[in-house]
Amino acid sequence: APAASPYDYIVVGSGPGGGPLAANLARAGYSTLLIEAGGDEGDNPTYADIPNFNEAANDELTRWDFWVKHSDDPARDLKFEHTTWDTGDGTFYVGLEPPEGAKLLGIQYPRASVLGGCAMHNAGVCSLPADDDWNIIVNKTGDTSWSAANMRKYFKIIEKNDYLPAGNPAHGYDGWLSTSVADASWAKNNSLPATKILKKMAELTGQDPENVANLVNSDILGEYENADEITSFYNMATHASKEGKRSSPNNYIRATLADPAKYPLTVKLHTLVTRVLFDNSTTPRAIGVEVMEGESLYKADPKHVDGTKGPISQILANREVIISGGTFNSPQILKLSGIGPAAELTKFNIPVIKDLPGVGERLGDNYEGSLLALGQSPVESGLITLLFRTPSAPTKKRNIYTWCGAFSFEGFWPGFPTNYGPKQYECALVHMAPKSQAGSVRLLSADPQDVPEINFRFFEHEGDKDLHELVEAANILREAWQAAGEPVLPFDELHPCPKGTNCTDASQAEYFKLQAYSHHATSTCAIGGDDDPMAVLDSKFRVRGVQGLRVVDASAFPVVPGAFPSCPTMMLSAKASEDIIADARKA
Ligand SMILES: Cc1cc2nc3c(=O)[nH]c(=O)nc-3n(C[C@H](O)[C@H](O)[C@H](O)COP(=O)(O)OP(=O)(O)OC[C@H]3O[C@@H](n4cnc5c(N)ncnc54)[C@H](O)[C@@H]3O)c2cc1C
Repeated sequence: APAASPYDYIVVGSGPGGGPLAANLARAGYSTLLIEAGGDEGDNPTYADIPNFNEAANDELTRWDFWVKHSDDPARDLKFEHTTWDTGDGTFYVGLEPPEGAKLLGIQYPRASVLGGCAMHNAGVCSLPADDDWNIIVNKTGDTSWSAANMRKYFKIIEKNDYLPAGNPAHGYDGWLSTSVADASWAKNNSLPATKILKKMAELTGQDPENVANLVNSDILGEYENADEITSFYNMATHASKEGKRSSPNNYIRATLADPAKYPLTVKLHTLVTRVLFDNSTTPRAIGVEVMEGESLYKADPKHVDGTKGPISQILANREVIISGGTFNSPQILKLSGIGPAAELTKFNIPVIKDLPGVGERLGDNYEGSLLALGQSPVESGLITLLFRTPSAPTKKRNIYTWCGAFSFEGFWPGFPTNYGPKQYECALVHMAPKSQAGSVRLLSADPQDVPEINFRFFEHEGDKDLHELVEAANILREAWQAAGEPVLPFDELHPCPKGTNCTDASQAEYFKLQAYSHHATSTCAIGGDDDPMAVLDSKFRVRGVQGLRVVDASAFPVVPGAFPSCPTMMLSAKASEDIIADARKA
């Protein structure tokens, strides 16, 4: 038997899944090693101050560039306006007419490799899944602890509410995750063009136009009966303090490290986990991980230098290994360790520990697009946040999360976003509950420094329906914009109906089909029922067919959780902490 390790648990990856989990295990008294490929930028204002989120997501210091596909059709993908090319002289070309000799990279999908994961470079938008997105796990697995009503408990455990008076029963006030909302008092000013737009939006979505000043303050993180069916304005919440300081797993990990006498947490930065190690039990047990130490070892890192390697070693765990590398890396790590579709592993001479066909499949993401225009003069306002249902949505549930304001956000490419100047106005659209989850993360080699192939296969199943819902949303919002009045009107639209073109529902659907983007990927190591051959995890996050191994991050969701996954993943992490600690105490 291997010598006892100093660590009970090894957690791989410090994002919303792994970061809080490692801290919780240590706080429960278990010696825990948290391994993170990136460094710690917790004190760096680019990351610590939430208004800098675009700089953070562009920053080479932490950026992992995944160059993804949106479909199996290269010709279709080449019509994506922000397709990125390597010019060979150290610069990128972004667009549809690359210079001679440029090498196609693909569609940029940024991730943050840093202590705190993507919660350190994201916009911090905090929203909760549809109740159904939790309840579906109960339906699939029979585990009632996943019910939406029970999951509220985990939100309350993590939340440190910074915007409502104490005592609101839907909220927590003693957790580690600050939540705050913006000042929405601008909506009381009836003469603002934005307020006129807001009132028209209310009228078009069945809300009271005379009550908008109150409606914009509705609590988006509140608890409501039939929440999934409510169309309403809300005040957008962020995981940040009211002073604008980012709140993320980074803070919680650092607070845990600050008391080493009490909490046995060790954090190993700049360390890439290359695979999980197993013993040779009949049902193989995860006993530790193999790591390669050094900075910028992964080839998604723009600072990676060809051929760079680091020393390799093995680290053992007495109890369990937990993989939290995120939706792209967790399935890659499992596959490199011999857990995944047998044919894919065999192709790269990886010995099969467990044939699990679902690993890396069912990749899902919300479809995002935007209605973007230039007014004749700036639209002064705060943000309008609206969750609504478009007329052809298949159920009574709301399907669109939109936020409108004087900004531009058109997806990701090196150097995003474009600043169109003070007259820019946008409604950003997140289409929730995509009907298709046909994407995949598949190995291109057995080299752990290589990046896997990521293909979202957008709109693969029932895509026309989702596209139609996006068009309906754009049409409703555009109609509301016409209420802006002087001196803003007319809006010169940039997309999906560029000024001067023949705009139809079909032309808009085509626009969204080619130009939709995403950044909420989930479900590549999904929880599922015993009868589901594509299930990777059971309801307690345990990897099926082996022992001592779990996956805890956004890849575990069987369906994309609501509009934004960061807060849902932190709730999932709180639940996993409780489940793992309960198992340890039983043992
Ligand atoms: C630009 C951008 C903006 C976003 N904005 C929002 C938003 O406003 N609101 C929202 O809710 N969501 C947002 N998201 C999505 C959200 O941040 C992610 O869904 C969430 O962070 C997922 O958490 P995770 O723990 O699954 O993975 P991640 O956050 O990706 O964390 C994984 C961690 O594991 C590490 N890791 C991976 N592989 C290895 C390895 N082999 N060895 C060691 N370490 C490894 C990585 O370095 C990383 O730190 C955004 C995402 C992006 C990219």
